[in-house]
Amino acid sequence: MSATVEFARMNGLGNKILVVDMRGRPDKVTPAAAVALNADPETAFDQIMAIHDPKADGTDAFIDILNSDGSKAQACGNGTRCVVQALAAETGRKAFTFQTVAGILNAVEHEDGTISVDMGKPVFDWDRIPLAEEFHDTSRIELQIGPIDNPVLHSPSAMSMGNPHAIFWVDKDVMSYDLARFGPLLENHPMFPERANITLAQVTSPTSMTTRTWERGAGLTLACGSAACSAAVSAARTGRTGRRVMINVASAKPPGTLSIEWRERDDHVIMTGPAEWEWSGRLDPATGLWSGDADRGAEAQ
Ligand SMILES: N[C@H](CCC[C@H](N)C(=O)O)C(=O)O
Repeated sequence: MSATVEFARMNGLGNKILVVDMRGRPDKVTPAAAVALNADPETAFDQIMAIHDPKADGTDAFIDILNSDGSKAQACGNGTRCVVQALAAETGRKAFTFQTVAGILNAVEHEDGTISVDMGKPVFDWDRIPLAEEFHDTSRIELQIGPIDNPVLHSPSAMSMGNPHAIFWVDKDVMSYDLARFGPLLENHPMFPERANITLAQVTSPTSMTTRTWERGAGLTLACGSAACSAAVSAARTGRTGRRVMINVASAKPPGTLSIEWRERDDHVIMTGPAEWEWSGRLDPATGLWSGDADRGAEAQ
């Protein structure tokens, strides 16, 4: 077994993704390799999407997801679109079924190059999000930050999109909040026993909103797909929007949108958006030592 495997540096609306090809081998990308890759500015990432051989009939691959701090994530919308683009380029196929620890995901690449991922059903039960306290209604939970009589952020909607999310509704520009300061406090708040992804959402019309996310295990990122799904579902659930929403991801580079539909007929959340290949190389999944392909210079920034 070779020590190194192929990887591609990609992004989904600026969410930095390393797609690592682990097919045909039994080992995994280690947390130590993830931390080492993230420490190098050239390979710094938000999530690693490691493609493994399928474990279940009817699936094309098992995907292991790591955050940049080496922890595991159950879902990653932007990364899943990157995996679809990589496998579509390799095989010429357009539709894929993946397995993750959170379940089965179907995804398809469209003619225009955008990719739709069926992210499955949202989960609202307090103990499955999970929250530390029982809430009958998780669409508005008791949690606030800032002065007790004048909180900066309060009463988020909580849910799981495979991974835990809290959505704080704000009236002002999402970029005007000091999310770098509040993010870590909220991610690690005792309310969230498995930590949480923290999103600020400003509803701009019954069909649109702007979001910005502090990601569990990755910090401030340029975009987060599962958070966009969670913001859309939570907005519809609380009557702020309908079930089809365009999400303007405030920090995306270049600026971009994700279209989210919370499908009435089966409760599934469908996320559609772009993915972009940047450059490729090889890495050692045990240590994170890597090298770029010879033609990398032209592509890398
Ligand atoms: N960037 C991802 C989310 C990563 C989730 C991760 N931060 C966690 O739940 O631990 C996305 O596009 O959905």
